This record gives sequence, C-alpha cells and structure tokens, in this order.
Amino acid sequence: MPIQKLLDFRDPDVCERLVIKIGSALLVDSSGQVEIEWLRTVVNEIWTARERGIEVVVVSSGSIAIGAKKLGFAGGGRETLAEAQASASVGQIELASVWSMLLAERKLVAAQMLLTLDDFESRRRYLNISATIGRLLKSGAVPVINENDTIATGEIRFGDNDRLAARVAQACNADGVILLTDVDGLYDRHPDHPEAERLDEVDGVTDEIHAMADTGSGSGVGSGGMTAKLLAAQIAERAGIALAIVDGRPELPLARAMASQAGTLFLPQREESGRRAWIGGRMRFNGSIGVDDGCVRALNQGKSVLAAGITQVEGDFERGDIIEVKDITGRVVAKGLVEYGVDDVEAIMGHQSDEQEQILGHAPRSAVIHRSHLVMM
Ligand SMILES: Nc1ncnc2c1ncn2[C@@H]1O[C@H](COP(=O)(O)OP(=O)(O)O)[C@@H](O)[C@H]1O
Ligand SMILES: N[C@@H](CCC(=O)OP(=O)(O)O)C(=O)O
Repeated sequence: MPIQKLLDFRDPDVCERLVIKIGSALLVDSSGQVEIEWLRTVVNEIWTARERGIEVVVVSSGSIAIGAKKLGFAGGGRETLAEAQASASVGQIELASVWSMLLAERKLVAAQMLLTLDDFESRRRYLNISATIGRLLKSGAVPVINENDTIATGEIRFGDNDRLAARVAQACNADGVILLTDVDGLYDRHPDHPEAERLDEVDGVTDEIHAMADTGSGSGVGSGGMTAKLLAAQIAERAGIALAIVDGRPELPLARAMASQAGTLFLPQREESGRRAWIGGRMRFNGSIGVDDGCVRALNQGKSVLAAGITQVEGDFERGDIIEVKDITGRVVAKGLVEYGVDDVEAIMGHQSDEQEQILGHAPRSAVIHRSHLVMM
C-alpha cells in the first residue's frame, strides 16, 4: 500500500477510521503559543476527511510545552516530573480550549479524553476506552486524546504520544495512524547527516530499522524522538494497522504529503483479533519465563508454551497476568496470558504432564500459556 493510499481521503474503502497524532514541536511555537493558523489547516483536513465518511481520532501533544512557558519553567518543563505535571495541567486546559474552538468553527464537537498507560494495560479499561471512542465517533464528535500527564508517573507513563496513538488505534480498530512530526519520515540515519536517505516503506520494524533512529527529540520540545515512533509502528503493525510518519510542518500537511508523496509508510504485518491484539500491545509485565530452543520452534509453528520447555522464571505474576516469553539469549519472543501463578510455574517447569499432576496435586492445565492467548513478537 503506497503512502498515498493511506492519505487518500477520497477512498474510504482504504481507511474508514484514522488516528492522527500531532507532536508538540508542530503545535507549539518557541514562545509557548499554540500555532493556531497552522492547526486550523489541520482541522480543515479533519473536516474534509469527515465529509468523505472517514472517522478521525486526534492524539494531541503540547500540554507540557504550553504550560512550561506559562509557568516560566526553563528546560521546557521536563527537568523534573513535578514540573512536567504542573506544566501539563496548565497547558492541557488551553490545548483543549483551542481544539474545541477550532473544531467548532467547522461545526465539529471536540471530546477530550486523558488516558494513562495503565488504562490500556487493564483489559476492562481498554474495552471502556474502545467503547467510549466508538460512541463518540458514532455521535459525530472528534475525540482529542492526550496522556493524563498530571497523574501518570514513572513506569505507568507512556511519556510519548506516539505509542499512545498506536494503542488508541488498536483500541478503536482504526485502519491507519498518521504521525505528524517535524521530519518527513524515517531516515536511514539521523536526518542531519548529509547522506541520510528517507525510507518510503518499511515492511516490518526489525533491529536494523531500530538502529537507524535515536531517542532525542529534534525540536527539544517533543519526547521519545524517532525511537518512540518505531515502537509505535511495531504496536500498529502487529495489530494489522498501517502507520505513516509524515511531515506536519506545512499548512494542510496531509494534502501536501499526498502531493509530494513524501513520508514513510509502515505496512501492517498481521491481523490479530481483539484480545490477541491487546496482548501484543501490552507494555508492562509482572514477569517472564525463559524457554528452550525446542519450545521456541514449537511456538513459531503456532503451538502453546508447555511446562517441559520452560527453563527459567522471573518476577511475581499471578494466573491470568500477561507475561513475556524469552529465548535462551533473553530476547522476548512472545507475550501471553499465563495459566498459573509464579510458584506453580516454578514447580512444574521442565516437567512432563504426568509429573505435573503429582507436583500440583491436580490435573494440570493443557499449557502454561495456551496458543489462543499467545502473541509472537
Ligand atoms: N533516523 C531518523 N529519521 C528521522 N528522524 C530522526 C531519526 N533519528 C532521530 N530523528 C529525530 O526525530 C525527531 C522527531 O521526533 P520528536 O522530536 O519526538 O517529534 P514529535 O514531537 O513530533 O513526536 C526529528 O526531528 C529528528 O531529529
Ligand atoms: N503528553 C505530552 C506529550 C508527550 C510528547 O512530548 O509527545 P511528542 O511531542 O509527541 O513527542 C504533552 O501533551 O505535552
């Protein structure tokens, strides 16, 4: 699917539901003001998409950059967590009011949703997000989503809105995600390098692709840099969702990207069903198991994780938790819903089914992670 396809609003067969993510560097100028005239052109594009029957969900960064200027924090409000959180609470109220005003100019209703990483990690809350976005879109509203930075701390933070956008796309069954940023795609090395070349299409984010990016934000006001966008692309590709990195700097950026054919498109890699897609996108784990090579081969053939192939257990997990599965080198090969708590896995690992019954004192389950709850990485 060439990049024009994803951006072609005239073809709702290609994209019925789209997530558009706008980075801080685009939204906020160096004095902390929202780039209203530019944003109005983006809203025009959202309106055009909607007129053509394409539903749009917005993920908007910018609260920290806006708030930091208002509060007079040096370092963009990112020097301490407390500053970032204070900045976000000041900036978010302005960000929301700008979105509301600009969408209203086009007779569109803005709907604010502030989410944390944990909201996506709990299956019940994830389904709630999904239902709320669905209901808003059905009512004709435009969800405008940001991380709830004022309460999200440390390990429960995305910290970048790229992965948040990919998780939102997964939750609302979007067909595509467009990351609008201050560079026109992924380059094979830092774009400042004179020989850097843009990749038009990426068919699976590999280690080699990851090595092209770095975590630094070009503008200094964003976070996560290109690395965060590649992690987002991985979440999307595993959920069967196309993702594009597009230069958001010009006015009417989507139309411009269409015309110039610039940008990088990440192709969807598989079509996971709802629960499996959710497992694949999970980012926090209470533990992991290490498995032998024979087990990895079996998993690659679509089999379940059996206790006999487990060589190592780490962490503190309970039955029903999502855990990581690692090969003997420590590389994560899969994620899945575990059928036993950590103590039972430790007791039965390396044992065949008949021995497991004796150890557990009851008939063992068919697998430690059943293939229907297992997602390969
Ligand atoms: N290989 C690469 N290709 C393109 N951009 C890269 C690469 N490595 C690092 N970058 C940097 O990533 C920046 C975009 O990330 P970021 O500043 O976090 O944007 P945003 O605020 O839009 O999320 C670019 O400005 C660029 O300097
Ligand atoms: N949630 C934060 C945005 C996080 C962030 O900086 O994202 P980005 O600019 O997209 O790299 C905010 O509103 O400031």
